[in-house]
Amino acid sequence: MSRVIGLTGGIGSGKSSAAAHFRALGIRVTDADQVARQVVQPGSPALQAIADHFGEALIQSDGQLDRAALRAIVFADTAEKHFLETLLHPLIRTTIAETLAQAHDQPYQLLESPLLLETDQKALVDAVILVDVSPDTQIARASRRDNNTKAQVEAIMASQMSRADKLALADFVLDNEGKPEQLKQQVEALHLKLLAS
Ligand SMILES: Nc1ncnc2c1ncn2[C@@H]1O[C@H](COP(=O)(O)OP(=O)(O)OP(=O)(O)O)[C@@H](O)[C@H]1O
Repeated sequence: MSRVIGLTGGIGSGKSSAAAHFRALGIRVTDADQVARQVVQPGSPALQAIADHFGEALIQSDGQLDRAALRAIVFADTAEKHFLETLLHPLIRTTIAETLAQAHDQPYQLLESPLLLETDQKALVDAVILVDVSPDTQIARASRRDNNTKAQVEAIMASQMSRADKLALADFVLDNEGKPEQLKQQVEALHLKLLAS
């Protein structure tokens, strides 16, 4: 299996933007958010378990999970959040591990995950890249992108690991406080460093 480098950062930090630059360099990226959606797709055992516990109302008429409604429930209730995490995290981790194991011919591959350091996904990576921005920038960019209120973004930030703790765990830091072009240049430089190491 190709070496796995984790790519993480808080909400609105620029993970997806950094991942797109790595993809453009030919690097394979597994997106943990995409896996998290995949494990609750219509007809999946996990979606049925969610419906059994939280009620069938969480399944939309098109068979998809009403993610916004579920998010609202678990944000307001720690016990429900724990139930959901106990159900989904092992499943997400196993599915990610299976996907990563398929890459053999890459100099390295990336696992992009907002909760890399907060979950057992960290055991899947050999090193960690952190996309780092100030909390003010996170709030500005995340609220502009999703029409979130400042309070909604702050609530999500409060549920994620602090900036200082993440910086302490990172092997490589991409500073995304500046212009998009500066992030691209840092990715290209880090790519060369990773190829050489
Ligand atoms: N350097 C930058 N300057 C200005 N805007 C930026 C910059 N980098 C990213 N953005 C914008 O900020 C928003 C968040 O970036 P992105 O989606 O890459 O972050 P993310 O870490 O993947 O976020 P999330 O975890 O919330 O999905 C996007 O709208 C993106 O276009």
